[in-house]
Amino acid sequence: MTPVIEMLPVRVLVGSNWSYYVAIAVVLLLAFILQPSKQSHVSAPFYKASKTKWMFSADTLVKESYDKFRDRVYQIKATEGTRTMIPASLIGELKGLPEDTLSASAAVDEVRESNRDDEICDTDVSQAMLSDYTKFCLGPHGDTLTFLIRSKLTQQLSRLVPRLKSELEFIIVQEFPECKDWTPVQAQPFMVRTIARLSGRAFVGPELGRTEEWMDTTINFAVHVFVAVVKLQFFPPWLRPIAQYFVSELGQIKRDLARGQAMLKPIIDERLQNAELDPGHQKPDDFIQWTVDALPDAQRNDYYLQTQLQLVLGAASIHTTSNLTTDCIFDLAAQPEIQEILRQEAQEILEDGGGWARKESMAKLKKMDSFMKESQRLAGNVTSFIRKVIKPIDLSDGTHLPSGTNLLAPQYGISHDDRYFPDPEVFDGLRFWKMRQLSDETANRHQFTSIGDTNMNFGLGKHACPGRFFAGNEIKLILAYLLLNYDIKLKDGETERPKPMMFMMSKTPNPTAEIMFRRRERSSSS
Ligand code: HEM
Repeated sequence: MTPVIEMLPVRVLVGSNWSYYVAIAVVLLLAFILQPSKQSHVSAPFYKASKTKWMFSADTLVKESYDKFRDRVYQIKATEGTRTMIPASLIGELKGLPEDTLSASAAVDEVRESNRDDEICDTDVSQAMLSDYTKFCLGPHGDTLTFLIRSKLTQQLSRLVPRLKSELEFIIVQEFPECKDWTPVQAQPFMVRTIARLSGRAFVGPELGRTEEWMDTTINFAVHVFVAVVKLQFFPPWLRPIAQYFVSELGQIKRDLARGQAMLKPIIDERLQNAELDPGHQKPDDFIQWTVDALPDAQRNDYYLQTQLQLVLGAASIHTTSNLTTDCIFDLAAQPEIQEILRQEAQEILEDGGGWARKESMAKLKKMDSFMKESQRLAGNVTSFIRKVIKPIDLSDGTHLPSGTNLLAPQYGISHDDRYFPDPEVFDGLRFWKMRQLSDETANRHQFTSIGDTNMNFGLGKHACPGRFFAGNEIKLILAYLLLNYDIKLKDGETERPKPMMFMMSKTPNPTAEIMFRRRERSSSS
């Protein structure tokens, strides 16, 4: 799972919620000051920096420290405790280790220490989310979720494309300005709603997915969980049973689950009834149905469990994907020359070749694929590979990692390392496309969805993001559609893309930044 703080939706931090932002900052600072400094047992040097730097400019901190140590293991005193940074050259030794040696959860211990009378919330996702309190818990069904994303969702991407396109057209007609002339649009809020809608189409179908209540619940469940975790994280585990009563988001989470269940129950009942009346009927093709079919008989009418699955799915997918889509829009606006190249590619593959309905079309958008990966390289995660050592590990450079060590990969430093990415500060939208031309091996290695020791924006190993193929398709579809139908540029007088906002390890596109759109005369498809 992406670290809680990295997925903290930016609307919590900015805009009309300034007071909230300040309140959180005060809580964090207090907790921070009160927190006893923990002794690390890793024999690696520390990079000395103030904790406020970690809080407000973690990207610079990670880059500066990475530039100093590069291929060496080093440590940082972060707000959440000491973090041991593993360079790309040593990640390979860790990525295949089993869960009982290296856990994908960053908060295993805290959860185990808390009062629990059951063990079913022992999955990676739930542990990192303090699920005893937040109910962000799938128990053994965390694997069901990953399995359904990998098998059903990913394997049926081509079938989904026409449906997602019609959903996109629907939201554009409803919510995007006409743009007869250049019109400013706040890209980030629009993308959150667009991705929620597109995901809703695949996850619950158009009837429920289009309702404001479902969109509101799926978008805000993530916000409530993440803010609750951030607040709870700064109390020691023994104080959380009391602290929970001061975290209002925990009540909102309960209400989200109740609302979600009320919306899903009649649909699940109808599906079960139809299956009983006519076992051979044509089943709907969405995540609700895939889940009902995948669950054992006894759990098919477990409405609460299925609501949890849907809300966790939304939490993992909506803000991550909409952030990257917004970053791509910002980069397109700042680079008019690449717009024409990508537009031409989209025109040839999707319009001239009738490709919107073709199975392989999205994979053929190779220049677009490269552009998205370049956007993610520069605007993506500050850190990655959040893991906790369960059994001691010895690395080949002699570093001993005792149990309890919290690891991170300094992704922001790696992304700017000229050994891996020549001229790393330059945005080259065709960088990965050019690398893919070199050989069959590089053609595979540098796709948007490829992961590796120098590209961990989707994580690495067993827990790497299973939703990246779906996300890639959604983003390509949106960018291609917008390029075919609109010209895009920065506002007059602006020369650079809007800067991201940093808060701890969270790097998010500025939600108030406006980008100019003007409808193009052409296009028969739109
Ligand atoms: C651009 C969009 C996305 C980004 C950047 C992203 C990033 C990540 C990252 C960094 C992880 C942690 C991997 C690790 O620790 O090794 C992760 C895990 C996960 N992601 Fe995504 N994600 C995105 C979209 C999605 C979507 C669309 C879905 C669902 C359809 C999804 C579902 C999940 C799930 C279920 C996990 C947990 C996997 C596990 O623990 O085994 N993600 N994601």
